Amino acid sequence: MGKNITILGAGAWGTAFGQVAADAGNDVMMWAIEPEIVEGIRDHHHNAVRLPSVERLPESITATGDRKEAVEGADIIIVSIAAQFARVALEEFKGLIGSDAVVVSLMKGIERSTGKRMDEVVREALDLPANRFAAISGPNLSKEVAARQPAAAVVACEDIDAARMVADACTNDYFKLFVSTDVIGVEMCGSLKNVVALAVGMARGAGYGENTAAMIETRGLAELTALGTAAGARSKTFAGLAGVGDLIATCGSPLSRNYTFGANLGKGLSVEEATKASNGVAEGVPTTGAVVALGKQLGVSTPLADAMSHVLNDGITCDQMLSELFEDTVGEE
Ligand SMILES: NC(=O)C1=CN([C@@H]2O[C@H](COP(=O)(O)OP(=O)(O)OC[C@H]3O[C@@H](n4cnc5c(N)ncnc54)[C@H](OP(=O)(O)O)[C@@H]3O)[C@@H](O)[C@H]2O)C=CC1
Ligand SMILES: O=C(CO)COP(=O)(O)O
Repeated sequence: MGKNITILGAGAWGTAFGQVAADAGNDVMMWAIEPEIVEGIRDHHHNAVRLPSVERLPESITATGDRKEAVEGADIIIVSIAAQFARVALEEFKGLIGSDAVVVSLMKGIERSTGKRMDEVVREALDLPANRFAAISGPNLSKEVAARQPAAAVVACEDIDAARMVADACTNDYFKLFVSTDVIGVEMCGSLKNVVALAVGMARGAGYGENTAAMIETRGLAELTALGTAAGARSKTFAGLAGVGDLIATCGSPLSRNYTFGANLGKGLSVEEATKASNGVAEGVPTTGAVVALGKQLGVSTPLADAMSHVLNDGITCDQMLSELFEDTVGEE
């Protein structure tokens, strides 16, 4: 039997995932702040602001702007809000969420002001135990999933039964969820690959080809694996869908906002101009500084994040960014 699933945040991914959940046989309630988005989804089954490519969302999706109505009776509550605003948005839901509901994050970012992952932010904001929090991450460009192209992701929860419950509820004939207990790994993969995508996009925008892209992706994977394992993640996770899988998708597609943001920088746009041109949140931008700080805290060297932070804060060029990826002396791989 289908479940009651609530999605907080009707952005591109929240809306596409709402369709995934509806196609899996669930009743879906979307919550959004903007009345225009609520009315569009509720009355016309269309999100013209964030996901116009889907002409008509399934009939089993509706929407509200009322927080209590949004989460009342929900078995699963899925959070898909821009990471830097997740804490402040979720604090408004504290006390409204049922005591058995599992809360799932789709977000891929690190909170800049605290350096915390989204599992930490969501659990703190909602006062949620670990067995009721799950993270979903994988190669999931929203427009492709919204077009019902085959895709997969990982759902991680410390309680594997809760992860299985979410996977069972949200798997359908084109979207498959694998389970894991490595919440830290899945969170680190999703957040850190965005920084790598900025760098790859920048190199592509500057005119470089496959070798340069592969070099950045591979060094980026080494960096995010080192940082992730130092934070407590399992290294195996980085070789899976949430790690290598998402790196391939995000670093290889102009559908990625992070890749596109980087490409615009590589073409010569300023950070301000690239921000204006971005079609949705590029989480790698605020996350870059958080990764640099996390590296210092954990004693892990983060040359790629350091170089990208020099791009974002000091305006260094693509060639300078690339040269900063390597030390002056010969290193071991
Ligand atoms: N798009 C994709 O392909 C994928 C995205 N993700 C991740 O999912 C998360 C959401 O991405 P996506 O939906 O694409 O992003 P969008 O930019 O399309 O939407 C961002 C969402 O955050 C909401 N938001 C922003 N500020 C606030 C606030 N102060 N209070 C409440 N809500 C707020 C927006 O609401 P409003 O519309 O009202 O401004 C909107 O719903 C990100 O962390 C992203 O990395 C993960 C996998 C795939
Ligand atoms: O995470 C994504 C694909 O898995 C989407 O990437 P962007 O946020 O860069 O669009």
